[in-house]
Amino acid sequence: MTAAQPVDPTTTAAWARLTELAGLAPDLRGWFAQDPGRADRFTHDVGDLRVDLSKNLVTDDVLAALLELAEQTGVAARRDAMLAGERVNVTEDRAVLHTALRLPRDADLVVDGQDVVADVHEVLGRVYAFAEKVRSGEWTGVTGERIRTVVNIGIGGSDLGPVMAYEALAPYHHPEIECRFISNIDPTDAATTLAGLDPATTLFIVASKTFGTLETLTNARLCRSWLLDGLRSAGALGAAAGGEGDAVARHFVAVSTALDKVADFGIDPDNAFGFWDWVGGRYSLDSAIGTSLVVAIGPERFGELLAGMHAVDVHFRDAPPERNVPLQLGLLNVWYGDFLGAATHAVLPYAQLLHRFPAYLQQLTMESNGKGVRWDGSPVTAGTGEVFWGEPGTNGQHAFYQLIHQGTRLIPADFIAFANPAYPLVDGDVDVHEMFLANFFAQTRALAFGKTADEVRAEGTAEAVVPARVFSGNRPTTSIMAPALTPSVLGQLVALYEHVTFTQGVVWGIDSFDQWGVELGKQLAQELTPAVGGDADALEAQDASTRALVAYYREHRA
Ligand SMILES: O=P(O)(O)OC[C@H]1O[C@](O)(CO)[C@@H](O)[C@@H]1O
Repeated sequence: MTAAQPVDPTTTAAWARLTELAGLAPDLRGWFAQDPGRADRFTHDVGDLRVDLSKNLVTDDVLAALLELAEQTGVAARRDAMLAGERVNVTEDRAVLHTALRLPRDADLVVDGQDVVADVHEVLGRVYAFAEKVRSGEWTGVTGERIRTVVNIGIGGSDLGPVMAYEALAPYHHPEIECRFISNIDPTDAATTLAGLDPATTLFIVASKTFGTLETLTNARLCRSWLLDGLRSAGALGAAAGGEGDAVARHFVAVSTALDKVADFGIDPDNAFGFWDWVGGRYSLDSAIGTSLVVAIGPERFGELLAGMHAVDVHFRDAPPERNVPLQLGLLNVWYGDFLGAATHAVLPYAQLLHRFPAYLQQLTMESNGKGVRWDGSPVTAGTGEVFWGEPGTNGQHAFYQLIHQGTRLIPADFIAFANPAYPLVDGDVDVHEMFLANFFAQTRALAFGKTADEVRAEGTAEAVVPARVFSGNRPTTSIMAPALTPSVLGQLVALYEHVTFTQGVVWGIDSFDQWGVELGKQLAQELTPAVGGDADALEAQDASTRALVAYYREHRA
């Protein structure tokens, strides 16, 4: 079965009710003052995450109408279809089963006669065995030296998830192995990432779902040349019994769904880890795409990450709507985007280790929901896919928070913080992490409750400056806290946002698992390459602006 027709959300009774409710002025000060139970009632736990929704611009009525919207657009039914392996990725005619990647070994999921759980754990076992060999030093390069650097070559979902998680879990890294990541086709990326590395102790993981991505294959070839040139000039190529082929076999592994193309590249199929077309690139951190992370943190910790994700999957599947956190967060995003006019959504981790989390979320959310047609091909009927962005606190406070506090645009923000720091440090007798958290609490409070003109005057401010120092408040935030940034908690955060994204997609009737919007640019880049290289006919076929830009490049290149 594929999928039921999408419901037009704007025709539902819930949509009409929400439109009415959107006309009421928000009043977080008043709502908190009149309702001592508000904070409690709007706070929920999911796994180790404490999620406080109370500083959002919602009343009980709004939340009830949002939950009705979910019901009237069939979110639960589609969630169940996804979890059961139905082909909910309609435009690519595929199942969507990233949740199967974190099912425990004794779970049961058979799709099209295939035991998905057995397949997942078979590959996981191979990835774990490989990672253990690298971690223990049993896996050596051609000169017999242990591997000290693992370079992941991938882009999009084959890069952003692994690099985000590698950075986030720094305290769990193997002390003698560093991971680096090459993604951009700008040759600077390969050049600077490889700088200072010793080919004899470097292992490359070519990570590409399709094994057809221009950037990744180009970078993989650059790295192969770098490896072979380096080994040759160090006189080490002779150490490889089979010459270049043996060197590539010892220094290159691959992760892909296209194992035939991996072999064509010259990578030993024994050193390739597969996954399946039902894993979307941006949902693939927990597949073999996470191999670099498994090497860095070890199988046990990676298992904890998977267990954390699974806990949130179970919550999303089983928690009643009134306590279902991903469902409610997704609906809140629809509320802000479609009813209150928000075009963007900030994600502000108060954890330096999550500095790549907003970038990771950008692909997850925007490649998933940045769509103008629904899964039946008809145009969407509401605004979709807000822009996600963010930086770690407190850096953002000294950069763009001004606009969030006093600008004219509504920017809902998720604040994420942990009770325990990864690196506890004190400044004299001040606990620096406590100072950091005080900023987290202060910001969400300031955004919610603001500062009135009378409060500003009471501080003795000159009347002319009072307006500039007023804070309107009613700037919505969600606070997400956990005891510490462990592998499990990171997994929980990732799964949380995956299901938030899914919820929004279903309300809009979008196929959140295709990404046709990246194709045109790729196609035109291929067509343009000869023109950039000097082919006059190819240049002539371009529009006037593109012709002039290419001409500029050709005139100015050294
Ligand atoms: O893993 P691959 O096949 O190299 O694709 C990389 C990325 O390219 C995209 O297909 C498009 O940007 C992403 O969805 C994907 O994560």
